[in-house]
Amino acid sequence: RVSATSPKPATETAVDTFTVPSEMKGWVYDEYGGVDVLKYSSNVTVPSVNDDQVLVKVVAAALNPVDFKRRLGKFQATDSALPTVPGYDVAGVVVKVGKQVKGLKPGDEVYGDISEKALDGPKQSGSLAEYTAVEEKLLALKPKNLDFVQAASLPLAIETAYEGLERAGFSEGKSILILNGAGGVGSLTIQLAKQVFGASKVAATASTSKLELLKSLGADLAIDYTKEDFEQLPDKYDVVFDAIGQGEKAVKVVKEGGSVVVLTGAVSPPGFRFVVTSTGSTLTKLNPYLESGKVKAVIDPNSPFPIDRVKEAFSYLETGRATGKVVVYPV
Ligand SMILES: NC(=O)C1=CN([C@@H]2O[C@H](COP(=O)(O)OP(=O)(O)OC[C@H]3O[C@@H](n4cnc5c(N)ncnc54)[C@H](OP(=O)(O)O)[C@@H]3O)[C@@H](O)[C@H]2O)C=CC1
Ligand SMILES: CC[C@H]1OC(C)=C(O)C1=O
Repeated sequence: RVSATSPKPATETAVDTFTVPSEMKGWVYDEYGGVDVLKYSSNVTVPSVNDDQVLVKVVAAALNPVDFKRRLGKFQATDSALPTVPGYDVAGVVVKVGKQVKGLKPGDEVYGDISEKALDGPKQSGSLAEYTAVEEKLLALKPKNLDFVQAASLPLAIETAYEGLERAGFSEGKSILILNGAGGVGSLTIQLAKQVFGASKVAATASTSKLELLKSLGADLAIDYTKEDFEQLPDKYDVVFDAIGQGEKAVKVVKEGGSVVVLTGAVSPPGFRFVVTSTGSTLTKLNPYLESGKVKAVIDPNSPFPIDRVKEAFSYLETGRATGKVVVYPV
C-alpha cells in the first residue's frame, strides 16, 4: 500500500517557509444533494488563517458519513454557508501559522478533525482541497510510524470512539457490545475498549465476511447479524455502543445500571446520543497506543482513492459497506 510522504517545501525559500497560492484545487458543492452536486474546481479560494489557526497543506483526507449527511442537507439549519468544501479529517504539513499559535511551526506533520463541532458551524473550507485552515487546538503531531493515509483515517472516528466510551463511563473490567464493529468508528472502538480502557469482554456485530476482522481487532465475541439477533442472545453488557442506529434494541441488552451510547438514530433512556467534539488533545493522548501498534488504523481495501475519484469514494462510503475508513490520497 502507498506510503504517503510530505510535499517538498518551495525551493526558493528557507526550509521552514512555504509559498502559499491564493487559489487551489478542491472539491466543492454550492447546493445540497447527491454526489453529483460535487464539482472539482481549480479556482477554490485558499482559506485565510486566523490568529489561532494554522494553514495545512493537505496530503491525505478521510471521508465520514457526516460529510454525505451534511451534503444531503440533513444539518442545514446549523451548517456553515454554502459553497462548501467537504472533509473533516486531514493529515498534512503546516505551511503557515497565525500569530497566537504556540505549539506548531511550518514543516510540522499534523493530523486532526478540522471542525470542533461536527454539526454546528462546521468549517466551510474542508480537507478535500489542497489547503485547509484549522485551529491549533484541533490538531496533533502525526506519529512518525504512521503514513499520511493512516493518520488521516483516524481523527473523527477515534475521537468519537474515545468520547463515547468516556461518556458511557466505560472502565477496566467492564463488558461492552459494539453494534457495527467493522465500520470506521466501531473498528477503533473495539481496539480502544480492549487496549486503552481494559475491557473484560468485547462483543461486536458485523456480517459474515467481517467476523474474523472483528476478532483480529480484539473482539472476544463476533456476532453475525445476518444470522443472529443480538437481542435474542443471553448476554447482557455493562455498556452498549451503538454505531448503526439500533438504539431501541440496544437498551434491551444493557445490564441494570449500565449505559447505552448511541451515535445515530432514535434512543430512549437509559440510552443517550452525543455528537463528537474535535480536540487534538485526544489524539495526543492516544499517540502512544498508535506509535506502539497497540491501536491500528483500519483502512478499507478500496482505499486510497486519488483526489479525482472523490465522487466514487463517496458513492462507496454511502453503500454502508465500508470496512474501516475510506481515505483520499494523494490530494
Ligand atoms: N454522533 C457522532 O458524533 C458520530 C456519529 N457517527 C455515525 O455513526 C455511524 C457509523 O459511522 P461509521 O463507523 O463512520 O460508519 P461506516 O460507514 O464506516 O459503517 C460501515 C459499516 O457498517 C456496517 N453495518 C451496516 N449495517 C449493519 C448492521 N445492521 N449491523 C452491524 N453493522 C452494520 C457495515 O458492515 P457490514 O458490511 O458487515 O454490514 C460496514 O462495515 C454513522 O451513522 C455515522 O453517521 C459517526 C461518527 C460520529
Ligand atoms: C446526529 C449524529 C451525527 O453527527 C455525526 C458526526 C454523524 O455522523 C451523525 O450522524
